[in-house]
Formats: sequence, C-alpha cells, structure tokens
Amino acid sequence: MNQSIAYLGPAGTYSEAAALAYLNQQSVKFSGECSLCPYPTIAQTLRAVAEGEVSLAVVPVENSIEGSVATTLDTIWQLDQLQIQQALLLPIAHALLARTSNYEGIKTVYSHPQALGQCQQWLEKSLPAVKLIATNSTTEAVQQLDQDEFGGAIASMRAAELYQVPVLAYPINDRPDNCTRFWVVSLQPSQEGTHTSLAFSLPKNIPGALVKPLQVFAERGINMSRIESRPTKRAIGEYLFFIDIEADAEDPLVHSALDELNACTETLKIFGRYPVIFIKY
Ligand SMILES: O=C(O)C(=O)C[C@]1(C(=O)O)C=C[C@@H](O)C=C1
Repeated sequence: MNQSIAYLGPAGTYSEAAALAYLNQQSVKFSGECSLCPYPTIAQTLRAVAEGEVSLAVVPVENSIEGSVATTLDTIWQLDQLQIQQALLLPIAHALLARTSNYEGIKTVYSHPQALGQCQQWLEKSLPAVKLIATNSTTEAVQQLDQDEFGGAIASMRAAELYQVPVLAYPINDRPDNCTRFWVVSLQPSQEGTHTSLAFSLPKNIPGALVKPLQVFAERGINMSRIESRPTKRAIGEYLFFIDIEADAEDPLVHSALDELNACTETLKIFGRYPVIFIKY
C-alpha cells in the first residue's frame, strides 16, 4: 500500500529530518512507495492525518531547551482521533545561514520561534542588535533570505545545502545536547508500547482537584515522565493536563489506572501507547 507522511515543511526542516529517520528505521515495513508531504503549519500537518489525506504525520512535541510545542498539544487535543505510533528523540544542531560574509551585515534573523528560543543566549551575545522575526518553520526562514539581503536564518545544515546558502556559524544552540521529541501519529492504534500519553480536563477548579488523578498513577507505582498544562481556552485559569507515563496502556495495571482516571476527570483522551526511539547521527 502507498504510504504518505506529512511533516512541517518545506524540505530541510528538522521535522523532515525526523520523518526521514522514521522512514529509514521502518524501511522493511515501507518496502513499497512512500512519499513525504510538506505542510505549512503543524496544525495543518496533523489535520492532514485526521482528514485522511496522508497516512502518518511526524510533529515536534517538546524540546530540551524550550519545552513544549504548544500547537502540537492543542491540535492533538482538538482532533481527538489521532493515535501516537512512536516517539523519536532527535539531536538538534542549528546553523546561522546568511548571504553576507560577516555578522555586521546582518540586520534581521528569521526562524521558527522554537529555534530562536534554543539560540537565545548565542543571539544576545553574538548579534545583540538584530531584529528577530518568527517564521512557520526554519526552512521558511531560509526562503526569507531571497527577499532580504541583510537577513540571517537559523536552520539546519541540510537546509543550507539544499538551498545553497552559506553557513556563518555552527552550531549555535545554547546547549550542545539540544534535542527535540517528535511524535509519529496516525488514525490506527499502535501494536506495541512502553509509554502512553494522555490528557484530561478537571470537573471543578477546587483545592486538591489534581491530587486524585495523580494518585491514580502513584498508588500503582506507575512513573510519570511528563506533566504539562495548557489552557482549556474556555475561561482564564482553567487547564488541560497532558501526561506521559512510562508504561503500556494495554498493561492490566495501567488499564485499571485509566478506568479510575476516567471517573475523576471531566474529559479524558488517550493519545496512544508507543515505543521511544533515540536517533543518533
Ligand atoms: O522549523 C522546523 O525545522 C521544525 O521542524 C519545527 C521545530 C519545532 O517546532 O520544534 C522542530 C525542531 C526544532 O526544535 C525546531 C523547530
């Protein structure tokens, strides 16, 4: 069967690198045709799976310096039916691309807000006077350089090569061990898993409302590897809680925890069980 994988494009983004790493690792499974489909935003990338335009999407979820990718969490909550197949941990090393030959020539730096955040200290030290402009992706930042001869872009080395733009500095991320976690999602539940992700809203904003849902895991010795809150968008001070646990949703112990969690939350959504793969270069 023909497979298609949506990612935040255009070609050269870290999301494309994650999609290629996934494909490489699944090469036996995808022995037939498999195409990579770039989308302009993370929300559109996820919607493409929900609407059946593609079979899979690879989206960033969390970075070791900058934290959560809010659009991914918000969209996966809204779309409801998406299931995580796999988590991929990808090392991220940013480059400064520009057509001018030195830092003095750069007046504006373009990049995805996550990448700008991951290079914040380097930018303050090396280019303190430049204007920072957010783009939809790091590759879109590189494309801005066609219209701005005084511009610089924070993007991948692969983007520098693909679009033939010189690299002025590399690596420029504030920490050498910078990495981003991606989720591979589809409409089908995964057949295996060591981790499970879910999110819930609470019935009432009262003292201790979050204690019970957390106890459900603690009482069973299930380790939580992440908790993140996002606004419900209904009223100020109302939150959704996104939780990752280091356990398989199909394990009977986890099953009972999820049943109990369902009873003490307003809406509970299980985004799937999945393995975590570490990508090395
Ligand atoms: O703009 C890109 O290259 C992306 O793939 C997006 C993204 C992100 O949203 O976190 C992916 C990995 C890096 O953390 C920087 C940017």
